[in-house]
Amino acid sequence: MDFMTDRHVQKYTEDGYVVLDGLLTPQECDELRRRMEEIVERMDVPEHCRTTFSTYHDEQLKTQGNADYFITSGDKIRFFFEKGVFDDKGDFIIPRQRSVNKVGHALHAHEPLFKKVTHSPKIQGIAKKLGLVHPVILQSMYIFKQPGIGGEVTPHQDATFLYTEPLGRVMGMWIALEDATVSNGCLWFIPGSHKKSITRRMVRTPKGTFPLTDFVGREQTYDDDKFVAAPVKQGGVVLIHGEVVHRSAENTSEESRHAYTFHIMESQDTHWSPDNWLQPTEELPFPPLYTQ
Ligand SMILES: O=C(O)CCC(=O)C(=O)O
Ligand SMILES: [Fe+2]
Repeated sequence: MDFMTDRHVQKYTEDGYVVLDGLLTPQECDELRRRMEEIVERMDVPEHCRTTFSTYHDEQLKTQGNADYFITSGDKIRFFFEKGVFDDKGDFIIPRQRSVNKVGHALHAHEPLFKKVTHSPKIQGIAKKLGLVHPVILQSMYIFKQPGIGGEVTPHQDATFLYTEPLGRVMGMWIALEDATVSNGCLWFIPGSHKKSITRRMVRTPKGTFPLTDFVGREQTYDDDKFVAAPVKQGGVVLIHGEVVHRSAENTSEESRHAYTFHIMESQDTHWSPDNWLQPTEELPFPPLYTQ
């Protein structure tokens, strides 16, 4: 039987998301977690995190450093931190393993274990089941949602950041490497919200100007009680339609909530916006999903 059933497809089509259990075994999840632990152990803390800011000018340099670091991260493995984890000398005030908010955006290209999961037969099977002809991988992230300090992700649609014409070509695959529950910050969705369009886009600003990105339009406000929790067991995957509204709460519990998530796009007859922050590069054109 297919890993993704007709019932799952129906649910995805109706709600804009669906949870599939058992994509990975607990051992496979632990292997990915261990690898990430090594990566974080060996990371060089980026320069802009280590600079202290004492003047307005310093602060501006830091903000600029931050923005540069983000916008050039599409084909690299880079580190993004929770707030308040460095002292004013740029040293960690909490253990480094607890400091990282996420790592992105090209684990799928540079890290063999993550690459293998991304191109695994079950993932390819999901894309085939959904009828995707030439899916490509846009980006990947490891999200930590650290115990006690893991910040919230405010309501958004992924197409705000990954815009295509037409819409409806982007999908996230969010893999729980640990149980994701209502108490440690699982995802929440507004079922059916993918049927409306988007109201906000993140775009690159003209070359040589700052900030490097800006928003066009505004995120709507959503009723809290429209959101439905999507808890997932370790090893399960949540398929996220590019236009479905979702969020996650801060993690005030003692349990971390690690996830590996990546986005794919049906590239056939799709125009990838040159205004998106994320652009394919010479080093890393968007790799096809149906390889390896
Ligand atoms: O992991 C989270 O809390 C948010 C992830 C997300 O928004 C996504 O993968 O599109
Ligand atoms: Fe998202």
